[in-house]
Amino acid sequence: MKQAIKTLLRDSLDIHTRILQDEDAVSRIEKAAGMIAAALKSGNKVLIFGNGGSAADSQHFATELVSRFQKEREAYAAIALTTDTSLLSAIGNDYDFSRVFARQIEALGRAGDIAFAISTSGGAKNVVAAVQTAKAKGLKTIALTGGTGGGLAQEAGLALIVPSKTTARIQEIHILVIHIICQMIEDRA
Ligand SMILES: O=C(CO)[C@@H](O)[C@H](O)[C@H](O)[C@H](O)COP(=O)(O)O
Ligand SMILES: [Zn+2]
Repeated sequence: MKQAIKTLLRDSLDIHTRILQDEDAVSRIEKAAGMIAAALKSGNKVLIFGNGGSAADSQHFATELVSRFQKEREAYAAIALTTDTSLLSAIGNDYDFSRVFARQIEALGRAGDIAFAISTSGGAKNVVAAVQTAKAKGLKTIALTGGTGGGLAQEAGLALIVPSKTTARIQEIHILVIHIICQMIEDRA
């Protein structure tokens, strides 16, 4: 049991170390934070979406922008597209589950906003479709993904691909990256 726990801790540590040593990955995190900070400063908003654990990450990230992360500052405009069960069920039922985020981007997205997509596989159809809709509407698109990056990494304007095939390990880096972005944004505030 202890060995299994240590193996999991070591696996997570290894991926953290790989990101730490990857200058391109660090630059991508820096660029994502800069894009979001600039959009918020110009009066634009961040629309955040993903499935399962990534839906939870979307809500977590939106909360830290609207409420606060660690510092007193003005409220930032961010919406998680994962929270309204009436909307999600109606779009899923009347259109298709693959449209649950894209339809909300159609309704809420404006040129200059940021679409922030989270999918550990990069293959979630509803996440990829929302990024395609966002691009068509003139939003800037940022993706957190993993594995091969899938269709999401190909579609997004800026993608960070976590070097792992394990959903849980990828998610652990995603929430760390979200916290780093929050810190970078608040440091500029
Ligand atoms: O949190 C977990 C597993 O750690 C799950 O809920 C996981 O997020 C779900 O299976 C998602 O549907 C996976 O989707 P994706 O990350 O591949 O887009
Ligand atoms: Zn999970």
